[in-house]
Amino acid sequence: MVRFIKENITKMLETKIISKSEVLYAGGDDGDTSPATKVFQDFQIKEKNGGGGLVRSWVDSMRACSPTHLKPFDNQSSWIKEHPSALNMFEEILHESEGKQIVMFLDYDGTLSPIVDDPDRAFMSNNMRNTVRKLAMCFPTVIVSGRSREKVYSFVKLTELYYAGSHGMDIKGPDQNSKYKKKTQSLLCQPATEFLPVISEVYTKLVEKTKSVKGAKVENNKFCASVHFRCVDENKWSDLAHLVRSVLKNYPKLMLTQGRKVLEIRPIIKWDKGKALEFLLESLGYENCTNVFPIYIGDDRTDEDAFKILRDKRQGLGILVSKYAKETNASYSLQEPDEVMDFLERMVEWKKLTSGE
Ligand SMILES: O=P(O)(O)OC[C@H]1O[C@H](O[C@H]2O[C@H](CO)[C@@H](O)[C@H](O)[C@H]2O)[C@H](O)[C@@H](O)[C@@H]1O
Repeated sequence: MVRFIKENITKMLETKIISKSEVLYAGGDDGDTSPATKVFQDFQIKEKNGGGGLVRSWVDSMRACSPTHLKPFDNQSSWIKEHPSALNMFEEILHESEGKQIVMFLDYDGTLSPIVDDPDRAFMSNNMRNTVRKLAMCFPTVIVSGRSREKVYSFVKLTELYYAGSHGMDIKGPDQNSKYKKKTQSLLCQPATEFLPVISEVYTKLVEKTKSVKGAKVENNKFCASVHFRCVDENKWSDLAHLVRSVLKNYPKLMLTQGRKVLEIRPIIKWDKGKALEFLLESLGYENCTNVFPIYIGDDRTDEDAFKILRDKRQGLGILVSKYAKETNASYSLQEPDEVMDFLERMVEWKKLTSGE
């Protein structure tokens, strides 16, 4: 079992699907000396010390990414020069995409809808929905989310889109109305079905274990689960992280990544939003194509996998939604969902003008 996990982590590190800092938890030891050993030694040391170090590193990492610890950039800072506003650079972006088929990839939370305290009430505005509807008439459009596909669909409510839920582990094409719909079946890919029972089990245990922590919320995202820290007093974050660890230490086939005030429990498989992007481009018939231009817009650490693929392939571009300077593989930035909407509207207007509609 432990060898299986190490091999998977090793593969993920080698193929740069994950970086060392992204692997926050895994269990066990069998004396293996694979490239993942160092990561495991860190885990073991932290685990042997009662997991205190492990929990501290999760909490520190989450704290470091929270707005109270990040500084908004000013327009002169080097960060904004390196990741200029996609609105200010609109003409340059169009120039880069000239003669190529644009494919749009949109994260949901923090990109199409503002971040709110209650994850069940992260609604998208009607204006944003109309914009995304128009966008999908102009370009193949995919929603990529950490949420379950069903849940994100219940917020977006547009049948003409592709949806990649559970961080890309559940991909489905449009049912109707899309000129980009492939003739093949609409359910495209579910690479983690064998993990459904274990995710369901761990979700139930996490709900039970964390119910004593005021404000904690566990969300079942079908192929993964989220433990929300947003409404928990910051002084209690360590307690909550300890509870999460106490459940997860019994599940060595699961790993933990981090989002915005959330810990995400996922299967250890070679799959993420970047892989989903590659898979979708292939499904749309753009495999090995030089004339495709994917634009991926997202706000979260999990979106970095997709930004990195685009950067490494020198194909299309990534746009980070953030008011704060953050380490990112995205090329451009937008500050908030309202700016995302402006950017998407401009894409639609430009497409209408150039196609003479
Ligand atoms: O990939 P995404 O669509 O960005 O999903 C990532 C997580 O988003 C949601 O959590 C985040 O948004 C919540 C609502 O605004 C907020 O309360 C929470 O603090 C954020 O982390 C979603 O609830 C998670 O399940 C997703 O994994």
